[in-house]
Amino acid sequence: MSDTIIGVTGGVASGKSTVTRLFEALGVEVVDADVAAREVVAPGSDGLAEVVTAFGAGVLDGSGALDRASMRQRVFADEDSRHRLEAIIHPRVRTWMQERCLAATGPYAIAAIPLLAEGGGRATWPWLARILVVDVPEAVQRERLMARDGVDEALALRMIAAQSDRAGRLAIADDVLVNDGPLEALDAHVAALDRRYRALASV
Ligand SMILES: CC(C)(COP(=O)(O)OP(=O)(O)OC[C@H]1O[C@@H](n2cnc3c(N)ncnc32)[C@H](O)[C@@H]1O)[C@@H](O)C(=O)NCCC(=O)NCCS
Ligand SMILES: Nc1ncnc2c1ncn2[C@@H]1O[C@H](COP(=O)(O)OP(=O)(O)OP(=O)(O)O)[C@@H](O)[C@H]1O
Repeated sequence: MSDTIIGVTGGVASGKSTVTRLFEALGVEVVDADVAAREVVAPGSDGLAEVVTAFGAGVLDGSGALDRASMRQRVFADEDSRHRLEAIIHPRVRTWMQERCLAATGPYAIAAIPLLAEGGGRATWPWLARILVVDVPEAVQRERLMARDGVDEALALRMIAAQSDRAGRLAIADDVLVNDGPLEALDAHVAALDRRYRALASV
């Protein structure tokens, strides 16, 4: 493992990927739990087989892959379905993330974990050196989610409500990046954090 792994989290559409892309541009390796969550239910995986056992073959699209748009509608309308899907996906995501972070190179690496606060925080991810929270007001999340993904307001609100609130995320933060300003402001924030993390990794 890169000795120093920084966990990055934030609510849906808060700007996590935008932020982690800027770290990548500075040469930092990023390991992403959203990618993990796709890989562990890829066609042919035992994860997908378990999802089909739990939910039925109706969750597959014409090509035999998980129909993500319809699953999204389903799990954010029904908490029990969401918890059943999480019980299949989350343990696999944790294993995948730890393996990839172990293999990461560079002075430090970033583990992008959207549901870090919901999933037990530092206790579940004890190998994180620091936790960086990308923080925005819920109204900004809602607007960005609707604009980026074309979801309607009702689904956007349900997705936000399915996650920890701002206070819950801030409670696990070592560092906070407030992302309610212009995109151009992010470069300087990320560069400052990168300097701190490089210094932390070198001691
Ligand atoms: C429901 C699914 C199929 C929808 O897929 P889709 O491609 O539309 O979304 P994607 O996976 O890119 O997730 C986008 C964002 O939605 C939010 N989100 C996803 N799953 C959850 C959840 N179970 N609870 C709360 N928020 C969630 C996160 O902010 C995530 O970053 C998918 O999100 C999923 O498999 N969710 C369960 C696994 C999970 O918890 N993934 C989150 C990262 S570990
Ligand atoms: N400071 C900003 N100003 C304006 N738009 C922004 C800003 N930061 C991010 N965005 C936009 O908001 C949307 C959400 O950002 P991004 O995809 O990085 O969020 P995310 O937290 O990774 O999302 P998810 O939780 O769905 O993975 C994108 O369309 C992005 O371009």
